[in-house]
Amino acid sequence: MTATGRFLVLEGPNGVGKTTTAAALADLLRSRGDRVHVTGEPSTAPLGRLIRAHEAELTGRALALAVAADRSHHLDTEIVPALAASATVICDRFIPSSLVLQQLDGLDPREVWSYNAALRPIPDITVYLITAPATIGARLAQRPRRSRLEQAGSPDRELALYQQARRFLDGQGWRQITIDCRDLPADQVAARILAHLPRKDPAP
Ligand SMILES: Nc1ncnc2c1ncn2[C@@H]1O[C@H](COP(=O)(O)OP(=O)(O)O)[C@@H](O)[C@H]1O
Ligand SMILES: Cc1cn([C@H]2C[C@H](O)[C@@H](COP(=O)(O)OP(=O)(O)O)O2)c(=O)[nH]c1=O
Repeated sequence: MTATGRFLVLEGPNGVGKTTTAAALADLLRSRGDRVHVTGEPSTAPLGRLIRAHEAELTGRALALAVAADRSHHLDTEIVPALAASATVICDRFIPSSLVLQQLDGLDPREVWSYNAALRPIPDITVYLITAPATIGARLAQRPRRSRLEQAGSPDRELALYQQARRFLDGQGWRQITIDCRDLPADQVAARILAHLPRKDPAP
């Protein structure tokens, strides 16, 4: 089956605005009559739910492998079918998150990449959201509960690691952009992303 949709990934530190931007972009695309599938990782499949439930005690290499296995299943069972049905898939976190979060968990990013390098398809575009570290810190302080890895990082460190991940994936031929969300409401962030979204392939 030919994939005719577009695969867009949203990345950035916890609290930068990925979930909010995904919803705003989905609204914008739907208002233009596009079919949209919003998803995220870890997935809602059994392995993804297990990862979320056991994030505190599932660590290091075991977590990296579990996340990569969930990602492979997510691609096969959810993302590829949605693309084949001509949807624009908006995915909250993907391989760049692993390069960052698994590094915060003590792994070398080259090892993390080895678990993810064969996964297909790669995104048509990956969008890194950035904003002021103090803004992210203030948002996280409002959250009732923070996961083990949320506590392991800091906004400054995560922002730096995402830019490192971006440089690495630029070298792998990924198409990527960074959007500074400072003083930009979510609907305007969505409009900027839309301006960079590759056009859909014509239906076969
Ligand atoms: N562009 C934006 N402008 C102002 N506030 C935002 C923006 N994007 C997100 N927020 C706010 O920041 C907080 C964290 O956003 P969220 O989408 O949950 O982040 P993430 O999914 O990256 O953890 C929420 O309270 C949300 O309303
Ligand atoms: C996507 C992803 C998640 N995780 C783990 C760490 C997170 O604490 C956990 C849940 O992801 P997270 O994005 O924090 O979930 P939520 O949507 O609930 O905010 O999954 C990784 O370790 N690597 C990854 O690549």
